[in-house]
Amino acid sequence: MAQLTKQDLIDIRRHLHEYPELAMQEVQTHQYLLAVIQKFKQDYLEIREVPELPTALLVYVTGSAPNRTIGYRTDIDALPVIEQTGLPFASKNPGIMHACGHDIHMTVALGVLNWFSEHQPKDNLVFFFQPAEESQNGGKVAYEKGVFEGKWRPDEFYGLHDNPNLPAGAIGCRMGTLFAGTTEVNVDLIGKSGHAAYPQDANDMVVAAAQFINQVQTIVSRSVNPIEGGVITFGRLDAGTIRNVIAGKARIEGTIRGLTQKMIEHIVDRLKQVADGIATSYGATVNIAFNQGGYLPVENNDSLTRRFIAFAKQDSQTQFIETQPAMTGEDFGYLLSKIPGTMFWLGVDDNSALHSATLNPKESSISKGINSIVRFLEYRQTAD
Ligand SMILES: CC(=O)N[C@@H](CCC[C@H](N)C(=O)O)C(=O)O
Repeated sequence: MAQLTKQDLIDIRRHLHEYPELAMQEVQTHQYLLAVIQKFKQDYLEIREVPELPTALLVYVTGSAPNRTIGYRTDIDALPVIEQTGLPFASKNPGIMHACGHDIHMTVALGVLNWFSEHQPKDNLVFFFQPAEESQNGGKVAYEKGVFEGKWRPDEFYGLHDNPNLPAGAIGCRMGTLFAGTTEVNVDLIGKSGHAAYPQDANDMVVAAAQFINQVQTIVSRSVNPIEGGVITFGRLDAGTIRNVIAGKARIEGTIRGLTQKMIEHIVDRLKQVADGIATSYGATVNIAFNQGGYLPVENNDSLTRRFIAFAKQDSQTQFIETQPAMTGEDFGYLLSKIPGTMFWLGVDDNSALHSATLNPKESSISKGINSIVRFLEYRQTAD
């Protein structure tokens, strides 16, 4: 296959969009990516499957006179969201949607890889098609399983996330922290079920859960420095079976966000205190569990990011926008804690937010993004 055309790229993106898969279940996605890459000119490419992480895929591009190995990562998983875009290429996998734009991410990565399969780079390149960004921290799992050992370890790592608030194809970035660190929180409240008519004989966990959620709302408003900020969102609440049985159990699932580890730890401590208080005042057992996994704050490396931003500002074909830190999370934060690099935004100009059932990124962002990234990687290879 020669250079992919704009239409090829749109066809690829639409196929990926039609068949989204959840974290660690990206079997068809993996097969499709492999089939596309196998059609590229193979002269400089080495494709690597990873038995310990079967839906991951790596591709090594051998440079002509390498000074370094540059990594480029894309995530490949989707979300449990029921698509409501009405698009002709809407998800065919019920209840699953590329509502975070990873279909765009993958297509851009394929476009960049396709370019370098036709135009041998000077430096070596490693492309990492990563499972499980939305949950189960695929980046951390890959690192811990030794995926980046030997020649597969990049000296520096780059990756993007799409951004509906930026113009299609624009590149957004900043020095320092780009994304928050996140920690999942699960709360189990255990009381006593009973007849709706006899509350005095039961211990109602719907009431306790409601009180817990309300009290937690004061953590960010009263215990967090407003200049630093933080987020606690409970996206799931499960309690009871029917209107006339008092619920003896409730389960609350949420996510905590902060731009520093210190802030995340502070919020975790306050949540534990609120949970203890609810346990005491309601005579309930309240078990609270936290899991950060690999979702560390995304810290851009100083010198690499300064160079990246300098390139993007002066490149006549790149529209650069300096952005604020965002409270979205990304397990690329873990990889950047091990390997220096830069995460940046790719604008996809849409009225719907990330994770929304109507997200519809502008497809013109794909070829613009590929062009800027190829130009950056070529520029990077001429520098020290
Ligand atoms: C870009 C994006 O939306 N990432 C996700 C990452 C999820 C992190 C983790 N599972 C959690 O919810 O804490 C996000 O929700 O920001």
